Amino acid sequence: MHISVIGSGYVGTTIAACFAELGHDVTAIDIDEEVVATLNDGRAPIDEPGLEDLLETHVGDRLEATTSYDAVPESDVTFLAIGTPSNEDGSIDLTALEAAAEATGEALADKSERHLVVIKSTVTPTSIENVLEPAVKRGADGNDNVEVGMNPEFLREGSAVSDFLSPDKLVYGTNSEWGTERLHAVFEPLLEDHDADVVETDPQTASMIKYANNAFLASKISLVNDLGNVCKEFGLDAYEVMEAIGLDDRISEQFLRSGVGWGGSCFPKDVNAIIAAAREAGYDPALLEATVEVNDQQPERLLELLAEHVDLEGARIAVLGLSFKPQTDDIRNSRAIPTIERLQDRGAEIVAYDPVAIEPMRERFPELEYADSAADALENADGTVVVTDWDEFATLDEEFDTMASPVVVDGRRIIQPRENMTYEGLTW
Ligand SMILES: NC(=O)C1=CN([C@@H]2O[C@H](COP(=O)(O)OP(=O)(O)OC[C@H]3O[C@@H](n4cnc5c(N)ncnc54)[C@H](O)[C@@H]3O)[C@@H](O)[C@H]2O)C=CC1
Ligand SMILES: O=C(O)[C@H]1O[C@H](OP(=O)(O)OP(=O)(O)OC[C@H]2O[C@@H](n3ccc(=O)[nH]c3=O)[C@H](O)[C@@H]2O)[C@H](O)[C@@H](O)[C@@H]1O
Repeated sequence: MHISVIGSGYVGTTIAACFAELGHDVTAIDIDEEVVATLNDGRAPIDEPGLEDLLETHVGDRLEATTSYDAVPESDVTFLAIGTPSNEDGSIDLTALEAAAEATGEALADKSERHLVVIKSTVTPTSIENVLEPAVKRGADGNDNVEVGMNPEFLREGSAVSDFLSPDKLVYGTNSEWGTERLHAVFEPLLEDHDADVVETDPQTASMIKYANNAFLASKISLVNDLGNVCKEFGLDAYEVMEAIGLDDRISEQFLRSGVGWGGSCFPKDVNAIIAAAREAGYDPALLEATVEVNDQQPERLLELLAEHVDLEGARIAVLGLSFKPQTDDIRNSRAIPTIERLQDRGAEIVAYDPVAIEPMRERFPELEYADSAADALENADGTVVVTDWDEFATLDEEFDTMASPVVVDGRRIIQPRENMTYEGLTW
């Protein structure tokens, strides 16, 4: 098959490279000339394990990138993987996706065969019917051969390629049998080698499945954090408790790590977007609101623990870990951001370190001091907070001896406590 993929960000680049790996011919389309040039060079515009290898293999052969939509009508199916950020009130901002949907429609105005346009972006349940399908149709000047479907994506940053190539499930949201068959044809090569459940449904339900998935996972972590805070009050270890409850198949052992909370480009915006959509529809989702509230309070709890041991005004505090999770340089909604802001409010002098995310954080906080290593950050610090569970922090040991006062508040259960260290776990 020939597949066109509109948008070459985290999702678009990953799926374009993976579709080529599955044997399809792929045209990746992006408005950003630099992104297109990078891709055509066989390089990845984002940092993802395994992605560059796929691009090196397939660019110039089964995969090419361009800024032009000309390949859209020549392809058999088009995936839209454009960002859906938040408006100020938390609701979904469809501006960029709507523009891309309309441009895709325009490219298909004269197509005489049926063509499936698949929304890969995360969108609220009414977005397709009310905004995106009309945009495609408007662009296509009412061409009835163009149909819109939904195929939500569940990959995680840091393991995007392997997640995409070995999914638990595939969700096909279409309005016709033909649309479902089209999606089957796209994913058939994947399903030949990999056993995944396939859910066939309508586009609106497919959209809701994506939000329910993310809201459930974010709520699971917030519940674990809430219970973890209770454990801490009783002097108990939340990790021991969660390990035990994770033995129950109904709960499962995954996503039970308590600490400073969830960040990233998706959980925060998606939970807020579905809350805003529900409110607009007339329902206040109380539990989802609490999910956000618990998450928002964790950085503050981290600093309260630190303040029990260090007078923060004028103290030198090392912040270890800046990315929203390990294996990525992505700092979007990283818990390091509220942690740094609250340390600044309390008058602390901050020295920050991350193995890969210093440059993006320097853009956000140019005034901070950044260290070249965790060891440098710890030297002469009056205390440290750990925000990201990078493996290298687990091996820190004698480095803590160089601190002016060895107070460690661990937000991710990654540090090995040692003698002469004042160690506090956030939920243990
Ligand atoms: N990042 C992730 O791990 C996941 C993201 N998603 C969803 O996928 C969607 C895309 O997210 P990301 O890939 O992270 O976004 P991104 O912001 O990394 O990439 C979007 C790309 O679209 C391009 N673009 C914007 N307007 C365009 C247009 N009119 N024509 C062509 N290209 C255009 C931009 O230049 C950019 O390269 C979002 O809805 C997100 O919620 C879903 C699952 C995982
Ligand atoms: O829609 C999306 O974009 C994606 O959002 C998440 O993926 P991602 O944000 O890349 O990363 P996760 O591994 O889910 O971690 C999210 C946040 O939760 C935190 N987390 C995760 C697990 C846990 O047990 N505890 C915990 O605090 C992580 O530190 C991180 O800040 C989902 O896991 C993906 O399925 C989804 O496709």
